[in-house]
This record gives sequence, structure tokens and C-alpha cells, in this order.
Amino acid sequence: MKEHPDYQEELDRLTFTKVYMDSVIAAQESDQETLRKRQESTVAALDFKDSSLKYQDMLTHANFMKMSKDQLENLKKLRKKPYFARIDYHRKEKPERETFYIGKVSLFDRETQQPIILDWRSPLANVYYEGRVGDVSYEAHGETYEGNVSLKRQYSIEEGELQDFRDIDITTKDDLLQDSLSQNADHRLTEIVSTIQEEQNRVIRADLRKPIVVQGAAGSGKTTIALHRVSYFLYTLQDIFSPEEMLILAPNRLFIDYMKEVLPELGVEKSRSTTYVDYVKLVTNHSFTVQTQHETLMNILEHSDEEESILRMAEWKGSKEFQPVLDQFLQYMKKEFLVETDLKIAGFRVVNGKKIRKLFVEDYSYLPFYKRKEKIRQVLMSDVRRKKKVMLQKMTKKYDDELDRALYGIKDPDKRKRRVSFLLDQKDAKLKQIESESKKAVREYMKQYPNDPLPTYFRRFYEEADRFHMLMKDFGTDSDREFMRSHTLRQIKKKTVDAEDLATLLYLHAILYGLDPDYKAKKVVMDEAQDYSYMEFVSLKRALNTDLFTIVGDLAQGIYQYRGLKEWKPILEDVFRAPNYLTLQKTYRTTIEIMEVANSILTSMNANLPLAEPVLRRGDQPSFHSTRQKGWEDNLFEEYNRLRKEGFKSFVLIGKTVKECQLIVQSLEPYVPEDSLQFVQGEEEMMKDRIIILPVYLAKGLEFDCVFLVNLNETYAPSLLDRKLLYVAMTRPLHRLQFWGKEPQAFLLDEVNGEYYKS
Ligand SMILES: Nc1ncnc2c1ncn2[C@@H]1O[C@H](COP(=O)(O)OP(=O)(O)OP(=O)(O)O)[C@@H](O)[C@H]1O
Repeated sequence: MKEHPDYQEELDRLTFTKVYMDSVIAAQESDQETLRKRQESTVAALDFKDSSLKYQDMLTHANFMKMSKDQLENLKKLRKKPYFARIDYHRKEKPERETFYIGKVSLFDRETQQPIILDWRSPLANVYYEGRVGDVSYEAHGETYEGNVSLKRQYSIEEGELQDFRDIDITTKDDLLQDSLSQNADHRLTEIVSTIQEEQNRVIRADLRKPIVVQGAAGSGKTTIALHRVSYFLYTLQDIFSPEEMLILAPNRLFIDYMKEVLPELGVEKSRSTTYVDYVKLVTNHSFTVQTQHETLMNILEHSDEEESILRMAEWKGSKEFQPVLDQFLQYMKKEFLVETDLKIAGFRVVNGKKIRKLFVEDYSYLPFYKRKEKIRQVLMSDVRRKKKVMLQKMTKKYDDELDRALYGIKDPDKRKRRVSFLLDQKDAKLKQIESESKKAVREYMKQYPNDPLPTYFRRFYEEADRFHMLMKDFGTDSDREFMRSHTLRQIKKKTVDAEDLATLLYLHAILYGLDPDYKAKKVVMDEAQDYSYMEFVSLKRALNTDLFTIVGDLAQGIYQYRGLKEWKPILEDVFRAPNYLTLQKTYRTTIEIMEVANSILTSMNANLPLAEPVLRRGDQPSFHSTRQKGWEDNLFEEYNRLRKEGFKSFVLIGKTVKECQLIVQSLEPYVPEDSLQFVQGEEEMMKDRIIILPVYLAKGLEFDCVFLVNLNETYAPSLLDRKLLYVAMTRPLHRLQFWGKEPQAFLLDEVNGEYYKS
């Protein structure tokens, strides 16, 4: 690197940038003395006269930068690595070529508006990610700018020191990507802004006003890219959109912890990240226990008696056909809101019943039922307030007229006196009646409307047998439907619902009550989206009333196939209007050798999905190890130690089911040092120095340096579900994959070309 003609220039630039950052930081913290000293020493350190002058000029402006607290914190963090790339770009209409350094935040010279560092999310930075050196164009603020890129350079900067820099396109190989991929699992996720690939960049920057669905192979960067799209979104639309309005849905809490490691770097930590289950519980204020889809999956894998009926029921509850059923049910519920009696006070018709009904069915039809009810209450209240005066006047006039008639018309003084006194009492009573009825008329009137909480509606859907069977007539046989009805009612009695009921609850909640503004989100990101049912998508869209969804998933990993999506078509065609659909085929996580085996399993699914293409990175072939011979436990631990010595840090043993994992723990515990295993079953955080033991369903979305698939009892059958489980498990490692079981068939390796693995 030192021989490179630009070496000194690059060194100067880095020194300058660091000092500029320091100056900004010090200026913000008003430490003028430090600021002056730093600036002096920089200028002394810079070699080139020209640049010294220019830099000195720029440094003086650092004083005047105005920054938010968050921006300042970010700047401090990024001082160790201010930028990762440079482009030399000549925009057509500009007289000369300009150089831009790209980093994770932007930093501008206030006076000249020249970027010291260009944010990776800025429109111009797109030039770095898209295409190669040569003619390029980019879009900003609706305009297209043409130009030419003459240099694309990547930097490796550690602790603020320049380690290396390389130009891309001279060799086509992306060295930085190669370096980044060969690292270990615990410090990889954050580094990807510098190595985002073209197909990934398209996903990140795809039209922000449209929903987007991304089908991506295992390890193609779906999670990472979805989060970068969030970051890009927040950056681009920062003036009109705040992070709190973003909802990120992940499959489990383990996954959320894992994602959070990425979030701070991307500036999206203020977004709400949660699971669908937790979100629905929150917005519906739901106190039921939820039987999760994982528990159902375990039941299937461990063969429960009611397996088939349970699966059928779960499928129905999530299906597209279930939506019209719920809509019809809601029509029945709506009838109870169609009150059309007149609102009367002291014999006066204050509001016409037909008008009240019209308010519900027409004027406020865009609102949830209970919100309409509230609006009607407000309208009635104000009508009563307004008309009370008129009523009082009318009543007063009526009695005053009668009094006049009595005073002047009745001759007999006794009779007249009685009549007048009667009329005065009457008048007084009637006016009081108007006063008092006005106070409570609306409250009384509103009693005609339903006032039930969500669980009541949910129960009623299942409780009224005739109506339930009539609404569900297109679903299976009488007894299938009855199973669904009685099972759900039994669950309700136990204060439990199935995970699939959450979509129903959210859907009903959205239409009946609407969402509390605190829980609203304008943009939704759904990872592992293949595991959501149609109704889960629809209920979210309905509840949030937004089209801004970023949906990423992989149908090949759809292990909840009994309830999840089998294809993207219904989402693309029925849930959203004209969404973008993109695919990610290159896979970055694992080596060619591991992907060869995993792809063989993918092919055997006949799922018509494109095979993942591993980025050129080689490693050891996956290997099979027998657990038949005595002492296999010692062998496994030896392998672990050997790999640790090679420098690998994170290890996982994946079992097919929870039971299988328990068996693995029992078998290994006597052979390994105390506290070296951690059996993760759900919420707990994974400890970095332990060998993790996980059932496949929890390993989904995660990654480890070395993965051992262990199979002591539960073999993988040649069924679609088991193939998907295997595929998920096999695509978790970054570097090494080993199979530990009685025979290769236990992992369907008999279907894999024998040259792809060692045994
Ligand atoms: N452009 C890139 N540069 C460097 N690393 C990348 C890049 N894209 C993805 N990776 C790495 O590849 C790995 C897989 O990414 P990620 O977990 O986002 O993939 P995924 O598609 O969600 O995977 P899966 O579906 O298997 O859970 C991560 O370690 C990520 O850092």
C-alpha cells in the first residue's frame, strides 16, 4: 500500500477527517482550547502544502457545525472508522471531477456545503453501490444526474489507522467483501454497509412509497438488508417520518436481541421491534395465554393424536377464505349498532333516528364500529346542547301563551287562579324536565348500543353454533368444523388462544375498535415472512391502514407450512396493490462446500425455487460422524476444541425437536466441562462462550461459525417439512458444518452427492 502513488494523499485525508471530526465534537462540547490545539497539530502533520491550506480553511468551519445529540454520539462512535469508500465522480454539468468519501454518517463543510463524508444512504452514494467504473447516473429529488465514475476505492481502517486500501474493478473481485465474510459470527453484521452488493442495494433503495416483497435464499442478507432499508427509509424521509412510526416484526425474541446488535449502528433503535404475538397482545390489551406456533410445530413433530385436525384448523384460521367469513360475522355484529330510534327529550324529537343510523352506516363508515359509536355520542351531545335552548324557549312560550289565555280568558277569579297556578307549576316542571333529561338523554340513548370487549366478540363467533356452521359452510365437514369450534371454546375457557387466533383478534379489533394511536405504525418490516399466514398480513394491513410494508422471506425455509405461505402470489395480488417483488439469490453466509449440500436438499423439495449461489468463499467440506461407536461424545468435544483452536468462536448443536435437544444435553453433559453447554429453549439470551443447543425452529434466522447437526433419536424423514427443517439447519453455519448421527440417512445425506461431504 505504501508504494501506491496516492498513499500520502490518503493518509492526509484520513488525518484531516479525524481532526475535522474531533473539531466538530470539541466545538459541540465547547472545548475551544482542545479544538485549537488539535487543528494546529493536524496542519503540522499534513504533508501537501495545497491540501494543508484547503484543509485548514475547512477546519475553521468545523466550529460552526450544528448537530443534534444523537448525531454527535454517532460521530464519536465513528471516529475509529470515518469512512469505508471513495468515489471519484464527474457529473456531466460540472466543470471537474469530484472526490467523495463515503461513511456511515454525513459530515458537511458548513461554508461550502461540500461533504467531508458522504452518508452511505445519500443519493450520490448509490453510485458506489450500483455498477462498476464508467458512465453512471443517479436520482435525487426526482431528477436524474448523468456522470462518470473514474475511481471506486475501498478502505480498511482500524482504530482510526489506515490499514489498507484497494480499488475495485481493476480486479473484479470484491476483496472487502471477501474479508468481511471470512470473519467470525460475533462481529459481522455491522460491517455490511461497506460491502452491500448490487442486488441488495436495489432492495434497500427500491421505491419507498410502495410495498416490497423479497424472496431471498438462506444467507442472502434478507434480515440485514431489511434493516438497512429501514435505515435508508428513515434517512431519506427524516423530515416527515420518525423512527417510532416504524414497526419491525421478527419471529422470536431471540431474534430481536440479535437484530438489536445491528440497529444502533443503523440509527433505527427507536423503532418498535417485537413479535407478531407480542404486538397483537399489546394492541388488543389481551390477557390470554398464547399457544405459540412453535408449540404446535413441536406437537406435529412429536406426533400428537389430534395432529391432523389441529393442522387443518390452523390452516383455516390463517387462510384467505377466512377473511370473508369474519367479514360476514362482523356484518351480524354491525346490525346491533344500527340504532334508529329518535332521540327525544320531554316529548321533543331532538335528533331523528334515521339521521343517527345514517351517521353510523354512511357518514362515519370509514371508522371502526366503536369509534363511530363515540362520534355519534359526540354529535348527539352537541345537538342536545344546541337544541336545549330552543326547547326551553318553545316550552316557555307554550306556557306563557296558555297563561295569557287563562289570565285574559277565564272570567271566574277562583277558576283563573287555579288554572294559572296549575300552568305555572306545569311550566316549571316541564322546564326542569328538559334540563334534567338533557343531562342524561344521550347517556340513556347510548345504552342501546353494544358495549362489549373484544374477547366477547371472539367467543361469540365460536359460541353460536348454527351461525358458526353457516358462516363456515365451505370449510371441511361438519365434524371438522365442530372440532374447530369446540377446541377454540375449550381454549377460551382456559384463557388461552392459539397463535392463529391472533390474526382473528387483531382483525376484529381493527374493525370494531381501531388501534390506539400510540401503537400505530406507518411502516412495517416483516422478516421471515414466509411463516406468516395470509390473515396475519391482512390483519396487520387492516389495523395499521398502511401500504408501506417491507416483507422479506424464503419459502424454502417455511417450516410452519401448515399455516404459513406456500407462495407469494396471494400477498402480491390480493393483499397489496402493485407491490415490488425482488429476489436475492446470492448467499453470503456460508461456504461453497456447505451450500452444495444444502442446495441438494433444496432441490429435493421440488419447490421450484432458485438455488442459492454462494459468493466465492471456500472452506472444509461438511462431514458426517457416527454416534454408533462408543466415545462419540468425546470425539464431538475434540472436534469442538480443534475448531476453537482454528479460531472459530460460536458453536451450536442443532436438534430436530426440543425433546431431541434434551437428549443431546443429557448425553453430552457427563463428557464436557461444567458450564460449557447452554440449552436455549426460548427467551433466554445466548452466552457467547457456551456451546449452544437449539431446536431447529429457534435456530432460524440465526448464524454461528460452526454448526453440528445432532441426531440421536429423531431422524429427518423424506417429507417436505423435514427437508425444510434440514435446509434451515444446514444454512446456519458461516464456516463449518458437521453431521452427528447413527447414519448419513438420518440427515437425508443418501440423497446428496457423496462427493459433497466427508464420512
Ligand atoms: N453484502 C454483504 N456483505 C457482507 N456480509 C453480508 C452481506 N450480505 C449479507 N452478509 C452476511 O451474510 C449473513 C447472512 O445475512 P442475513 O442473516 O441477513 O441473511 P438472511 O437472508 O436473513 O438469512 P436466513 O434467511 O438464512 O436467515 C450475515 O452474516 C450477513 O452479515
